[in-house]
Amino acid sequence: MDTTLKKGIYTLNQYLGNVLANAMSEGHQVALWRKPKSSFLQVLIDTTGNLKRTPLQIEVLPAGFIVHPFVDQEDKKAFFLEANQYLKIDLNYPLEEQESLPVLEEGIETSKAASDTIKKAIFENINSSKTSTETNKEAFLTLVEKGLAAIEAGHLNKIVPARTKKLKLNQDFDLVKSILSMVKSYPNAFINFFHIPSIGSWIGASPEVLIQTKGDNFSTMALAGTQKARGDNPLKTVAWTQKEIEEQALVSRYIVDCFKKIRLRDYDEQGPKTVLAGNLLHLRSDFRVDMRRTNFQQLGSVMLELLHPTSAVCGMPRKPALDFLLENEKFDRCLFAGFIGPVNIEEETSIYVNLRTAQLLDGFALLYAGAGVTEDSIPEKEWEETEMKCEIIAKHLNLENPL
Ligand SMILES: C=C(O[C@H]1C=CC=C(C(=O)O)[C@@H]1O)C(=O)O
Repeated sequence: MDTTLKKGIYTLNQYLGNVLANAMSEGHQVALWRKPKSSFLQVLIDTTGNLKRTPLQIEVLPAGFIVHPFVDQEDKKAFFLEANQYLKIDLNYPLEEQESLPVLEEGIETSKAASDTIKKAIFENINSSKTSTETNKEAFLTLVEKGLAAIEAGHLNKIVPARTKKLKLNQDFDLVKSILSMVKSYPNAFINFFHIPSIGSWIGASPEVLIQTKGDNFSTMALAGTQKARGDNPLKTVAWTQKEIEEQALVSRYIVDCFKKIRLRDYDEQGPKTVLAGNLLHLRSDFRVDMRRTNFQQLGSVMLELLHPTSAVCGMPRKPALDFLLENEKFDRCLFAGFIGPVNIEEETSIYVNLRTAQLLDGFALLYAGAGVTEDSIPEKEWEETEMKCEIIAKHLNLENPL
């Protein structure tokens, strides 16, 4: 046996692999994340064996991780993983210097063995030929055309059609390697992986906060407009078209309308400014509210209910846009464009829109991506945009046929 293992010194890949393999082989629910600009990798394990569903009153929930599909359930509840076990790794320091980390003494496996155990737990009970299909280009272009026709007819201002892309994983696919590679490549994203045995396993790098609360501070954002980052200083040299500016303004207006609905006038709006997400650029406005000053202590829950699904993933006006998607999109979005994130962990809640994400199936990854369509959209360009969005995750997945 390797002597470093005896001393409890492992590589990050091996440590994390063993933590996940132990939990997942026991049938536990797991969530792992790294917040934007943070050096901490956080992991929670729900050991109760119960699939819990919770109303969206996030302020009263125990520490945990929330997972909500794109489509509201009849009872409006979300899945909830309780933080029965929780650990936090500072990626800036070697593991052996982090005293609060549990030491894995017994039966530590090599990274390869842990990876195989993780894959077994993910692939078990999934039959991807039944659960998933890929959207072909023709079908997506037709959907965009239909959306444009609905906009032209005055039924909608904006619609966000989505598609799937199915890719075969290489036999050597290693979940932890993929996560760590995304952590390194996307410092501004919410890197996440979660595994709920009866629901599925998802991996992603979301650029979009839905709601965040920390102390008395509430924040949300309007993110839209996409183009490839080009050149040495893409943030400085970028130019946005009228189509993209309007597309993002609609998302901002939607947030302001939500504030108006609850008569909240005292908020701070910054932007829009250009931000980098992977190798894509977006336009983003940030909104902040002091919940104490405005006497809105439950603003997190209230806005969660009002915002989802935002016009960044659904369209405007919300109801007809949602109806359009439910009728015309020929696949189930499932958890894509729903929301996910840690709740009441270290007195913070950070819930993100589940974008730039893939569902892990038996030997396959099913990627999901959408694109905001307004009256000036060109269908072919929207397809290319979804390809770029899929690439963000795909290039970290160790595919049988690399992109
Ligand atoms: C729907 C997605 O992105 C949204 C967020 C930012 C920019 C978007 C856009 O430019 O279309 C989308 O509204 C996706 O990544 O699948």
